[in-house]
Amino acid sequence: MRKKIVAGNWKMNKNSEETAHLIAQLRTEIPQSDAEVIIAPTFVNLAEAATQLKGSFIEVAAQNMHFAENGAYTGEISADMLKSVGVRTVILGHSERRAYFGEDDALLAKKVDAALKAGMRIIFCFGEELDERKKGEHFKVVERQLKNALFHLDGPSWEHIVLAYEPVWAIGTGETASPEQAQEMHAFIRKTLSDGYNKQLAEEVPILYGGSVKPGNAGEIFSKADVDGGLIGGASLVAADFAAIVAAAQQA
Ligand SMILES: O=C[C@H](O)COP(=O)(O)O
Repeated sequence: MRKKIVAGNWKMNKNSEETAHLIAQLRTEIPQSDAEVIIAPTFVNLAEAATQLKGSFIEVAAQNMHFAENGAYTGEISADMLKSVGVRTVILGHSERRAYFGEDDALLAKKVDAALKAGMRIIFCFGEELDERKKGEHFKVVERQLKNALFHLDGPSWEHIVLAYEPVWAIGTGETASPEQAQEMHAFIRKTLSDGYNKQLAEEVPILYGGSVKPGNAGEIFSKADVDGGLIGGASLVAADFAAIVAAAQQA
């Protein structure tokens, strides 16, 4: 049975002091968890967050990384740098990186390869835009995003991949995909994995849902058969809300 995962993507929020404060609150609000709990603060606060959480079950992830091992890439961060401060998981392919920083499937495939080569785990995000859903193209778009960035991988590499389906129209908008819409897409993703690889792999890959998950809707979404937890934006910045979402994942 797949373990539930709840990951908080803090995006460009919380300075150093605020990061330490929120982590301290989370440690109080989430004393234990059967679900896996991950937080992704900003780059500059990762080292401190990892130190603060040493020995805790809450894991620290990065929100992005560069594909090169090092070199003349001003402003960028490599997998090795992340690992050197205790970070072993990286979010790749978030729709904000795709939309505002021009990250396309080909670039993401390179980042995926670099992260895996460095021995990191990847939370890989993808999902359709509103007009694509309105035109009924959402399955095609998701299939393309997965195939272009991930389907060159061999089977064993998928042990290090967590998928995060995030319909762009549901991110930060307060509009959530219905639990049925999430389940329908997650089942489609598993079928795509099964067709491209095999049934066992398709059953084992965790698939998170992201997009306006809140304490009030988390339980219903997480209870769907193919939903293994969530990638949480706004609600991960409030300790009580994030704790309630983790509790919902444990009960689902
Ligand atoms: O990475 C998280 C997603 O973008 C969801 O953000 P949100 O929960 O604020 O809608």
